[in-house]
Formats: sequence, structure tokens, C-alpha cells
Amino acid sequence: MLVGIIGGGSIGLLFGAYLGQEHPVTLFTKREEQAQGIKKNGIFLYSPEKEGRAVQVNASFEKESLTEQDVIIVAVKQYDMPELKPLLLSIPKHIPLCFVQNGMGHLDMLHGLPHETIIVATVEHGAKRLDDQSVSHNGAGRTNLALFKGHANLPEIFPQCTDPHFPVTVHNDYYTMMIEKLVANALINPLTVVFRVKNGRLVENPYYYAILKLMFEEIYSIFPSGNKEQSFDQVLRICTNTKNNTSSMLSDIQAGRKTEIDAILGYILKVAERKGVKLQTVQMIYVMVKGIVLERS
Ligand SMILES: NC(=O)C1=CN([C@@H]2O[C@H](COP(=O)(O)OP(=O)(O)OC[C@H]3O[C@@H](n4cnc5c(N)ncnc54)[C@H](OP(=O)(O)O)[C@@H]3O)[C@@H](O)[C@H]2O)C=CC1
Ligand SMILES: CC(C)(CO)C(=O)C(=O)O
Repeated sequence: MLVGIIGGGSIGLLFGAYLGQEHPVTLFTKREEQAQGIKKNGIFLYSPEKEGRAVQVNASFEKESLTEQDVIIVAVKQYDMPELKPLLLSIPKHIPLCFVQNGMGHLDMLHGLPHETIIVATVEHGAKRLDDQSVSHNGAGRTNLALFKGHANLPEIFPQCTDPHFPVTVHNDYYTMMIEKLVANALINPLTVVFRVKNGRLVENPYYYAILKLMFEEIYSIFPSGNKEQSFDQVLRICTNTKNNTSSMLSDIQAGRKTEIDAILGYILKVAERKGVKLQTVQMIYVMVKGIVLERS
């Protein structure tokens, strides 16, 4: 299966390295020098259990060969999606597109795409790009997939990977799947920014944990999906599995990039407002992240 990946950041490189072991992968990058480096040397995959190894993949700065792919995984940040839209519209409608973004902010845009099959994914791995060709797999989780649009059989159109460190699970209900991950990101990402810590410290430090729990109570009152205890356990599981990772939002802050705060906490606050509910802790953490961003800019 010919796999195209748009975006050579933490997740694009991680997916490229795992899927590239079993499929011809082409990574479509924003910068020419990144594509050249990957074409020459491959992607270096590091993980705590294994020594770094290179996986050969193709890479391209030009986007013409997007039209030759069997499936395309879009691994740019949610805030880069509007700029990417013209490119996505130029991809033939029969090619399935898969979106891995955290938060819910991109879903409106997906409604406007003409493609017959659109997949959404929630990624529970912790990954951090070390440089243009290297990624550290800082916490093995799983990738959850669900159909957002279309009738395809997901295991047939999404590339299989037999590596036990890269499991993929298929879900029937995309909305529930995404809300579950939204809750985890709403707690982990902003709190790691405010406290400047890796994910694991949020459960290891009892004071950070107390805020995590307080925020969870507020968010669960807005999205009471499934059993409350199980829902909180799922957040703790993701936090623990990715304990050595720097969250994507803290990475954004450290690199002086925009953050996905509006697609994550901003979305939750809007839903709460529509329901006439005030989420005091969530509101405070949202404002704190916005303030930190302003200070860096
Ligand atoms: N990192 C993590 O552990 C996890 C991240 N996620 C989610 O996955 C998504 C991707 O995150 P992550 O990989 O961390 O983000 P990164 O910022 O590491 O990577 C985003 C990449 O997209 C590239 N890009 C931006 N615009 C374009 C474009 N027009 N064409 C081609 N490439 C483009 C950037 O290029 P350039 O390098 O030039 O800036 C960058 O390489 C996010 O929504 C995040 O929330 C989900 C789970 C875990
Ligand atoms: C899974 C987790 C929490 C990994 O850090 C993530 O989604 C992110 O950083 O955006």
C-alpha cells in the first residue's frame, strides 16, 4: 500500500518510521532540506527499549505525487490545517484521507472536504522530533481509528503494521473516540505547559495530580461519556504510558510555535458556555496558557 504522510514533525516521523518498515511511505514535508535529508538517510527511530535505527522512506517537498498514494495521513498541527486546505482539495476524491490532530477544532473543516473516505485518528503515543530526520518514541500507546465519512472497511484501507510497539484499534463511533482523547489532552497538554513538566509528573506530583483531578471533574460534567472512573483511568493511563514525553503543547511553547489550546480547551469552554455552565479551573488554566503564549511571542 502506498502511504503518503503530510508533515514531518513528531507524529509524521513516528508514523513514517513504523509504517515505513512494511509499506512504501512518502513523507511530504514543508521544507525542501528536510525532504532531501530523509531521502538520503531515512528516518532515525529512537525508543527507550531499542537503539536508534534508520528506516528507509521516500520524502518529497513537491506535492505532485500525493495523487499516486493509496492513503494519505495528515500529520500537521490543527492550526496549520486552514493553510493546507487548498492542497487537500487538489487530492483526488477517491484517495482516503486520515487526520491525526488532537482536539475537535478541525472537524468543521473536514465537513467541507469532498473526499469519499475520511478517517479520524486519536494517537496515544508520546513522540518528540529530535531533529529533521529523527524521532524519539517516548511512550508506546495505540492509534485509534474511526470513519468520519464514507463506508470503507478500515482495516482494508489503513496500512497494517505488525510491530507490537505500534498497535492500531478500530472504533465504530468517531465522536466518542475523539471526546475521550479530547478529555486526556485537555488535562495533560495545558497542565504540562503551566507546570513545565513531562507528562508523568502530573500523576507523580500529588499537587499537580490534585489540579488534574479538579479539571477532570469539571470537564466530565460537560462530556459525561461512559463510566466516570474508567474515563479518569484512561487519562491516567495515557499520562503514565507517555510519562517521559514532552507534550505536543509544551513542545510548541518551547519551540516558540502557536499552540492547539483553542482546539482543545477553547472548544470545551465554548461547549460549556452553550450549556450555560462555568468551568472555573478550566477557564483559569486556559487563560494561563494564553498568557504564557503571549509572553513568548
Ligand atoms: N507529539 C505527540 O506526542 C502527539 C501529537 N499529536 C497530534 O498530532 C498532530 C501533529 O503533532 P506533532 O507531530 O507533534 O506536531 P509537529 O509540530 O511536531 O509537526 C507538525 C509538522 O507539520 C509540518 N507542516 C506544517 N504545515 C505544513 C504544510 N503545509 N505541508 C507540509 N508539512 C507541514 C511542520 O513543518 P515544519 O517542520 O517545517 O514546521 C511540522 O513538521 C497535532 O495535532 C498533535 O496534537 C497527537 C498525539 C501525540
Ligand atoms: C498522547 C499525548 C498526551 C502525548 O504527549 C499527546 O497527545 C500530546 O502530546 O499531544
